[in-house]
Amino acid sequence: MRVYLGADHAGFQFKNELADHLRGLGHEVVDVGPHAYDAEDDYPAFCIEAASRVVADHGSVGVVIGGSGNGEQIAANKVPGARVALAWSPETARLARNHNNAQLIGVGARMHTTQEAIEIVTTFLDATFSDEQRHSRRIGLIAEYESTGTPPPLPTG
Ligand SMILES: O=C(CO)[C@H](O)[C@H](O)COP(=O)(O)O
Repeated sequence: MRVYLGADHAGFQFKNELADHLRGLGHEVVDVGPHAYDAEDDYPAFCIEAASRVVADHGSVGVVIGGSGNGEQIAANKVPGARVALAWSPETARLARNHNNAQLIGVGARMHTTQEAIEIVTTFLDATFSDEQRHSRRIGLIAEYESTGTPPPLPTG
């Protein structure tokens, strides 16, 4: 599987460890940066780049990594077509794929041990979309709003 990684200084070390681990598992890793540690860097450029590449590369996935993963997820979700979930446990990582068909997850490197964070990512990579109609319908409603700007109608009653 091709896996795009983006981070900031808070996720830099974990990103590099994760890249080595995923390559060891046979994945093709594309590290969009940062490629050097800079304690003052800003996550949006790296996360938007990672998400843009994933959206353009159907079937690929991505991981954006920071201290909490929150801002990284927010930035990556601004890329049209990107579905980015904050994964903070193996179960939320699995559901990100199973229910939300997320192509990327945000991970907070300051929130987990390296081993825990690796398990979160590998659970995400191993999971698949359920293809259940209700999940597809909900994803479709979000996509429709993204493309038209018109929100889905609120149910009446
Ligand atoms: O998680 C993050 C954004 O959601 C960033 O990694 C975090 O805010 C960086 O913090 P600092 O600049 O204080 O190291």
